[in-house]
Amino acid sequence: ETNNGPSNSSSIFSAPSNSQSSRNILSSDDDMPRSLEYDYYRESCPKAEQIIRMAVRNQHKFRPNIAPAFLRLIFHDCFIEGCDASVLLDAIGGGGSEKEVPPNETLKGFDVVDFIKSEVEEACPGVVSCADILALAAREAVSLAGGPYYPLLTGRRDSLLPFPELAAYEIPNPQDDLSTIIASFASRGFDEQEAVTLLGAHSVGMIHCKFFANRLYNFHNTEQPDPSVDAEFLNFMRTICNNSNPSLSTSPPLSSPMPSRSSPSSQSSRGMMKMDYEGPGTDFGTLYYRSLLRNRGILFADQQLTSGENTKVWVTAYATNPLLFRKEFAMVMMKLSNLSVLTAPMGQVRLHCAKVA
Ligand code: HEM
Ligand SMILES: [Ca+2]
Repeated sequence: ETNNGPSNSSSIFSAPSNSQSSRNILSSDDDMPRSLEYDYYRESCPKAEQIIRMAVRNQHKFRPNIAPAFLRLIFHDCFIEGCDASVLLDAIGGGGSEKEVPPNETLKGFDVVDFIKSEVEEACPGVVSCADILALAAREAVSLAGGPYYPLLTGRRDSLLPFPELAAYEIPNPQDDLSTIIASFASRGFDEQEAVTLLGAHSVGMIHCKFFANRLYNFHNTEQPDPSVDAEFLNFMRTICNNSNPSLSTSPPLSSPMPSRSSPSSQSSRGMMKMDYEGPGTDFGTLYYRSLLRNRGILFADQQLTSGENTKVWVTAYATNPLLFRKEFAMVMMKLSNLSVLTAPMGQVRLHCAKVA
């Protein structure tokens, strides 16, 4: 089934796929890594994309939080040695896994990936890579979360090992400042606009208070909150995270709960805050950028996007132009999904996503 995506367009299909830019189509060398292809499994597993799509949609009915979980998973996979499903691997031998390093401790959705993989294995054993499953599932997740649908090439292969040290140091940190964020994205080929666009993923999902608790009371040992936080919003975040901050001697004031549309208690569960704390917007992404313009970003890193001239231009553009954001988000997700992919004869197709074959 190929009629689900936007129509063909050469610009859409020319998304870069770093590892094979030097491929020579006249070469007879079979060791030359292949390119990703449109509908790579059309002969080997024609139902693969449909199985993945239906599995994600079915799971989403009773676990809507798998949409943000998959969106975050593909980011954490592709940022570390490319989109090779390295993030899914259990520890091998004495080495660790990416899953267990601090930036990845709260990743979710591994069980659902395993479930999807088992359904695909039933249809076509040993054919469809975990890296493709992750990319296709994330695309479905974006669409289920109200975001755009984008075409994807397939034919990714899975890594032979996890990269826990890289994951520990190279996944962006919520306390990073703008120049650190820009440098991290630039080293993977994303410019400032694309970094701003990708952060729009923070329109959906949940954030544990521990990732922004330092902004609430004692920012950088000043014994003051982060001065860049809107005062009313500061109260709101404190209220939500109060229960999870036992070190407090006095409770923060509960006056002016905000936003008025919902009570703080409905916004938190076990020390977490909803990223769409103002309720789901009608336009995917717009509320995230609007809240940044009002100094209501949840993470320090989020709010940093308004501190640079270039990045602020894009925050403002996306806050006011939902269609522009949809288009740019689709493009940047395609680029993210193609980052340093492994293709045959490199890598392998795992039989279980957590174990090398
Ligand atoms: C500077 C870059 C980034 C930083 C510092 C960052 C940090 C974080 C943190 C701390 C959380 C909360 C995790 C938790 O509480 O369990 C989070 C959640 C999330 N992040 Fe990011 N992130 C960044 C970029 C991205 C990008 C580029 C994407 C995807 C394209 C993304 C997608 C998500 C999603 C969807 C969630 C919600 C996950 C869920 O609810 O399960 N993030 N991020
Ligand atoms: Ca990876």
